[in-house]
Amino acid sequence: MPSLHDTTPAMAPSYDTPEGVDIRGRYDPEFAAILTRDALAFVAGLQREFRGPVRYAMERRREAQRRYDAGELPRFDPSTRFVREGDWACAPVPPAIADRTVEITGPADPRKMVINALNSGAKVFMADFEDALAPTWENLMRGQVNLRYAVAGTISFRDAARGGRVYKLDERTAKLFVRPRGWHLPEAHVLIDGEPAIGCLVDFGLYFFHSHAAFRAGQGAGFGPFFYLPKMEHSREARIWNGVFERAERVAGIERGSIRATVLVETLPAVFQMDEILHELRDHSAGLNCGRWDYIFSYVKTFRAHPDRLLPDRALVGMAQHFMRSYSHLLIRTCHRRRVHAMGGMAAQIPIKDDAAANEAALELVRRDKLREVRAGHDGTWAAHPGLIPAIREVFEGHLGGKSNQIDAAAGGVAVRATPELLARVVEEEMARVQAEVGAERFRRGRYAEAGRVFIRQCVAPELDDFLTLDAYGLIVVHHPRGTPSKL
Ligand SMILES: CC(=O)SCCNC(=O)CCNC(=O)[C@H](O)C(C)(C)COP(=O)(O)OP(=O)(O)OC[C@H]1O[C@@H](n2cnc3c(N)ncnc32)[C@H](O)[C@@H]1OP(=O)(O)O
Ligand SMILES: O=CC(=O)O
Ligand SMILES: [Mg+2]
Repeated sequence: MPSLHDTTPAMAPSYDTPEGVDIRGRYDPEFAAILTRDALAFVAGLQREFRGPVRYAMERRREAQRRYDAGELPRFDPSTRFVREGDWACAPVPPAIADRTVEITGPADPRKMVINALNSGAKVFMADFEDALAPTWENLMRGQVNLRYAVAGTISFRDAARGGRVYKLDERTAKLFVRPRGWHLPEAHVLIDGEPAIGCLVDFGLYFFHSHAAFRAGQGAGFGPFFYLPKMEHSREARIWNGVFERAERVAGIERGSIRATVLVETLPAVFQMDEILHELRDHSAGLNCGRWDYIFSYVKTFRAHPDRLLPDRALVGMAQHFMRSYSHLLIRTCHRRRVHAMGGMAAQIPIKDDAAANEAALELVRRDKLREVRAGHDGTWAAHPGLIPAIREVFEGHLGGKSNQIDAAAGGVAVRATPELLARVVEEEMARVQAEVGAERFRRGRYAEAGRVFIRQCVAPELDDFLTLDAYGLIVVHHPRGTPSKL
């Protein structure tokens, strides 16, 4: 206790940090409840184990870009063909997130928006530390505080600007997914061994440390927490995330495969790595998402030295364009083959206040965009604003007819794998049907069986013949040596 005459200046409060960790951000008692010594030690452990692989992955990104600048195009990696062609599936979808038809996105702060998003009627809320949040110290730390209260179910907010209206959680809320920053962003306010921490490990680590137990006991029904992973360019980056998840599960003493994550396929190089990304995360996967806006940006950036790849004005680059449609169809096919959700992306429109006609026009664009997505096979999609949720739900629920998703649908060639054996069986069945229809005699004279064999041969030939008739011609040639008259 300082005496009345003590002239020593009072010590400013500061964070209690473990060895090698230094916090440079403003002190706040609420933040201190997040930045505990144990939580920081957990984050430091992640940083120390994964900083080498992350540095290497970032260098490989730069090296790939140098190759694209020299004229190379992104492509499927021949060395991972066995992954693309192999028959494997991701771990079964946790029941708590089987239905993801509408997901709302928004920043992890302000608190009012977090509560509104959780109460919005969406199936999932993706709380964002990435695209939707400027990564200032205050935003990030308030976001962490909000999420902790949200998972605990105690989050509330009194809005003075709204006459003291109190916001708190409804009985039923959206399931929480958290999107940490991309691998590229440092966190300059947290130094570990003298260097800035990797931003996403801070976001992931603090949230996981404080909320995994409450999340699994509540929202996740035995699974979780759930994440969205942004801006990856290669499956080696997914491998790092998988390592992060395994370490977190080990440290927390929870089952391997509890944590689940949806990867945003939002860079051009990642489009050629979808199977590989899912394979790396197969015990922790919750599917893929078409992050269309970053994807367009990545296309422009990847092809910056390719004048023949210049895109037109942004407004003209929509999901109906051929290259965008191909990207979403490949994502859907890949996800369903691996038994996980194929999530759609963000329509740019939000409700327009005070102009009913413009508002209806915007809503109509959203409806059309979402109808295209659900017809193509997407299992769910994003809304940026609560006002869009009823219209999007109507489109998705109307199309799904009571099912939670389309993972089991034949859409995208998912349930059936085309093989030469399957083809032979189908042709045999068809031949039996034709024979029953035309009768045995006509079947023999019509040479249907030979036609079936030609058809199969043409279908499975490594190289397509120029013309079907070249192959079939040999079957109709009848030689009459030295012009003997025909007996026919
Ligand atoms: C490329 C990508 O990554 S897309 C994903 C990242 N981007 C996003 O997630 C954008 C999310 N959306 C938003 O941030 C907001 O909707 C904005 C900024 C576009 C518009 O927000 P506002 O100007 O507040 O909209 P508006 O005034 O119409 O809000 C009406 C109410 O809806 C709430 N609201 C609006 N958007 C959201 C949201 N995404 N989540 C939760 N609540 C929301 C507001 O809090 C407000 O609540 P109140 O009536 O209780 O005060
Ligand atoms: O994160 C989403 C996107 O479209 O970018
Ligand atoms: Mg994005």
